[in-house]
Amino acid sequence: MNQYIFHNKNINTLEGNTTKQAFIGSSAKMGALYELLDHLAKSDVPVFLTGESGTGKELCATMLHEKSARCDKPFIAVNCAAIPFDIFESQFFGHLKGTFTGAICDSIGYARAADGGTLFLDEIAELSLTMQSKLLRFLQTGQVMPIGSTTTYAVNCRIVCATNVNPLEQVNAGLFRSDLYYRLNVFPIKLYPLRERGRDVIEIAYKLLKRYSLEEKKKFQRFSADAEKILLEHSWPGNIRELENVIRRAVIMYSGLVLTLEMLNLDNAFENYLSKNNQNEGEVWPHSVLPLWQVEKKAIENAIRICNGNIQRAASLLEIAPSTLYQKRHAWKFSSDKI
Ligand SMILES: Nc1ncnc2c1ncn2[C@@H]1O[C@H](COP(=O)(O)OP(=O)(O)OP(=O)(O)O)[C@@H](O)[C@H]1O
Repeated sequence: MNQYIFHNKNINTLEGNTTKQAFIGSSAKMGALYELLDHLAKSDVPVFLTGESGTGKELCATMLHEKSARCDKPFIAVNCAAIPFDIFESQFFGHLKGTFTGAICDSIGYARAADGGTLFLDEIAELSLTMQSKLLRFLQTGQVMPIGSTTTYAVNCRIVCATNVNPLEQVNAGLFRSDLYYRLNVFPIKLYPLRERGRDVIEIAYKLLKRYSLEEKKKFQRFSADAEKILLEHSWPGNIRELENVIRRAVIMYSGLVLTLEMLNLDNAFENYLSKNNQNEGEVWPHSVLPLWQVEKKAIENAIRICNGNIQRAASLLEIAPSTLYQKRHAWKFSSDKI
């Protein structure tokens, strides 16, 4: 999915109501972030979010929008890595019907769709240099002209962008325009990795345990002491998204009141579970065959772990383009929602 409009994700509460997803964590680093968001929500300045994958950049963008006076207007999230190069301009600025093959109707494009609200540009570092100059022009003039049209439209939207690579390195490497970078980077916010947030991991893990137990109609109440210890010790290269997947998988696979170390898919605990349950030698237990996307996901997660979260290096190890890696991870977001 390239584009979506939403006002934060709804999740089930224990009371059976739905509520908007919010940040969890009471570490000093998160405290500082909450304070910053309160200040920034009152302003319209562009915000530039950086941080490893899964640290909550998108959630941060939605929280900024929700807290701002723009909250009743659209929040448009655009994944710059997921949109093919040749259709980016028309998707972003819109087009008139019949302008090119496939333009079967008029399209207003993401920028105008975000008018009055917030435009979130995720994976901004993946934007081509051509699109970077078009985006810069839009930011300078506040005007868009759809492809095939001679009319310009004024757009008033707040810009929030995010990347999990170092944007200054991209600028220095000539991959990102410095004038665009400085226009976007009015207020930078760094999202810290989970492993640097102390006991936040336990706090988030408990909330997730309750959420997934409710969803899966399980009765888990707490983690065992050794499970809590491994949650604290694990380096979480995939950050909160990885934590979500680990706990969701464990809740689906097991039952009981206490979620133990063995139930967590960390340090091969999941593989151990599978081999323990493979009683008859030679017979392939159906669950030991993982869907292809999960095998691929494991290979990619391993590469990211080995490269300490550096996506460019992980992609080169895997001999794929960074944009392919981003696209696959984006797709898993929705696959794991379906598990
Ligand atoms: N502090 C937090 N408390 C609870 N949940 C969180 C927190 N931060 C992030 N999440 C959840 O973790 C998941 C990943 O977050 P998000 O998509 O915002 O990360 P991201 O940094 O944008 O990742 P990517 O760079 O891969 O796009 C989401 O389901 C989000 O709701």
